[in-house]
Amino acid sequence: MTNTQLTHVQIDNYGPWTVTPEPRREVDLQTLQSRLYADLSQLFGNRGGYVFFTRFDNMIAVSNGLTIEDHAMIQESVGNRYPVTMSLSVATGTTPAAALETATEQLQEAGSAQDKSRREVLEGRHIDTEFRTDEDVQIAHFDVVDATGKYTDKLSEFDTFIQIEQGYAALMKYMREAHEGLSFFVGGDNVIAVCPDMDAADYQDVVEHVHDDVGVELQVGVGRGSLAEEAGMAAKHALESSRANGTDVEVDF
Ligand SMILES: Nc1nc2c(ncn2[C@@H]2O[C@H](COP(=O)(O)OP(=O)(O)OP(=O)(O)O)[C@@H](O)[C@H]2O)c(=O)[nH]1
Repeated sequence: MTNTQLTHVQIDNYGPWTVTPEPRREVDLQTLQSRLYADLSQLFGNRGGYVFFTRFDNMIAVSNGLTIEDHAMIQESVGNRYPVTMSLSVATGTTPAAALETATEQLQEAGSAQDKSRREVLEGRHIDTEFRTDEDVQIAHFDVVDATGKYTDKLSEFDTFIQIEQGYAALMKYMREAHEGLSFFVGGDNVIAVCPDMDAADYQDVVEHVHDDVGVELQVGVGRGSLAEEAGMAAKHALESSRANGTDVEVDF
């Protein structure tokens, strides 16, 4: 059974900060956001976690293996080095969507994202070591079949972007609604999904749904592990098998 531990990361009072005392230069905001994402990717990633940038002012981490103390250290490190602070809320659930719902509720109960007095909230609990298993995290790595031949080498970069984003939009919606999985665009033509227990037939159905919906052809590799890093690496190898075998779906368990 999957037991995904997710962390909702939210920059504190960021909206007001971006316009106080007057609107800040957009290039500086873009630099801050991408540096914070890069730092969090290393801070969570060095402990086996994955971070997804979602909206940049809010991010989502798969944090299995990280304790609340690890989170406190990450929060302190960012607070010491950035002009903004961030709140962290950790939760687990029967599905990734359920875990994130709990994490977000904990944060919302602590105060608004634009509340001057709500700073560096650290809520929730991690999974105790004794309860960890190597089936806790299931990750699916989706990729557009021959994106280079069909789009990158044929269309303008913006028209390629539209095709990839439409595939992503259809995928993220269907995964969320039909399976309570959470899908994140990670660059190029790739989407990484954090999933509940799903089997090869479920993934075949997802790939077919996206094709019928928006005409984008996907292939997917799926892996499991006790940490995001292990599940994600197994998923990448499974995706390589799918490329080699010409199949839509390869599941590594
Ligand atoms: N984030 C991330 N991006 C990747 C990964 N693999 C490839 N990409 C990106 O995706 C782009 C397209 O590469 P591929 O998916 O290998 O190319 P393709 O033309 O779709 O060919 P096939 O996948 O073999 O059908 C690359 O230029 C990278 O930007 C990955 O594992 N992670």
